[in-house]
Amino acid sequence: MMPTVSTLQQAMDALVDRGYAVWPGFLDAEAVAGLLAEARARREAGAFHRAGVGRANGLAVRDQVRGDEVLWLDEAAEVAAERPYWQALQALRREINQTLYLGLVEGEFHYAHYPVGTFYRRHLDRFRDDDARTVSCVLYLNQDWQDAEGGQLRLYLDATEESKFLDVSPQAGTLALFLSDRFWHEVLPASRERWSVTGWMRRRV
Ligand SMILES: O=C(O)CCC(=O)C(=O)O
Ligand SMILES: [Fe+2]
Repeated sequence: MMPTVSTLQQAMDALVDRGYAVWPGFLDAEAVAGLLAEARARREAGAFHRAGVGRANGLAVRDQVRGDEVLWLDEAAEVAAERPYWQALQALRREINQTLYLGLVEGEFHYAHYPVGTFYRRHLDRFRDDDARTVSCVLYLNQDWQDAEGGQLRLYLDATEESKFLDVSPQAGTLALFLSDRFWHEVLPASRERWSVTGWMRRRV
């Protein structure tokens, strides 16, 4: 059984105890459907671009590493469909700051679309030249996802032991939350397109 949480307090306890939390129902079905429709419309309008690997000068598109397409969110744009997401995230950040004293001041968030068969190889969400990313949070937008469709987030629970991992199903409304500098993870290929909003809460450095 996957250990899951259902309240903000439980999520904080899990984050303190284990460094990660899986929260089904973080966002309700209507809000998730709104985000998915928004993401689809913007992708159809050509606003998504292939995600790169690395940063700035080192940025490159590498199919063997990751195959997703992304669109960065702009909180200031006040898109109606994104409002419930921002509200839930703000409450989460406030609580994390009060509980873990991480001093999270800002964030960066993008929609992600994984076409059928694409993946994101095992990695850590920290760049060599930027250690501000502190908490990774991925919200999934896929209705009725079946395990057999693949596409799990594989979270490695021990950096030195590859056999110890937790597979998170990218189910609509589920939020996966983990400390960015501690957990290696990967996205497994899926037989169905896979949608999400991925974010990083950042601390001041
Ligand atoms: O979509 C996921 O489950 C994880 C995505 C991810 O690891 C990333 O974008 O850095
Ligand atoms: Fe990641």
